[in-house]
Amino acid sequence: MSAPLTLLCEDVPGHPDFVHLLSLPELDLDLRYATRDNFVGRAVYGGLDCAWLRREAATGLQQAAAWLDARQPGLRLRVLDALRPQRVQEALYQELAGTPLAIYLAHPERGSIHSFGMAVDVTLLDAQGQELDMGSGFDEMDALSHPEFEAELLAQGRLTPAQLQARGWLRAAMRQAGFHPITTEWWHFDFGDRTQVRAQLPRVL
Ligand SMILES: C[C@@H](N)C(=O)N[C@H](C)C(=O)O
Ligand SMILES: [Zn+2]
Repeated sequence: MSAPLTLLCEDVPGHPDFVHLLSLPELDLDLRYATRDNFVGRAVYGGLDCAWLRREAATGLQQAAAWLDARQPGLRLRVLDALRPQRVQEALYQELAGTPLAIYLAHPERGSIHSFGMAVDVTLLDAQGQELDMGSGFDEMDALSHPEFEAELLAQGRLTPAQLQARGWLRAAMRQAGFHPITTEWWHFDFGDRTQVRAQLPRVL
């Protein structure tokens, strides 16, 4: 029997394929779309609990945290977004639709990997709990945030070696745990094969 193609966000709690991120003490959580501290300027989860990931992605995040702790003690992962139900992706997309900034969001028809509980937005905290300087902020929709331009931005003096080193630690930790970065956002990582995720896993509505 094939897996159901959709799942209501309200049915995620207690679902065996999902893990609540508060059950993983090695992670710091600051889900920005649950607050007004995001590019929309208002809370967009609408009261939904979005601190969930599919079990395989959650295990990957734990592996990334352990890898980091072994190499850079004191550095921690801060999760900025995890499961993002389809209705939230649609609300975010509406904010940018028809503008050049729409490239920074997956089109809701195609679906964000976040909506399958298989993507995370993450940054790093230092031993004092301060976010590392990554050269641009979360959801700063600008060339400065694009990993694809980092070498050029460094040569131009628009990113510093320390900022690139911080991004490098984040990317190395996530990659070795099975996450894949994207070219336009240093903070975004998809777990596993995106094509398979879209074809085989239920989208959370
Ligand atoms: C908007 C940004 N935080 C994000 O997650 N973008 C990716 C590409 C997405 O929409 O899946
Ligand atoms: Zn993301």
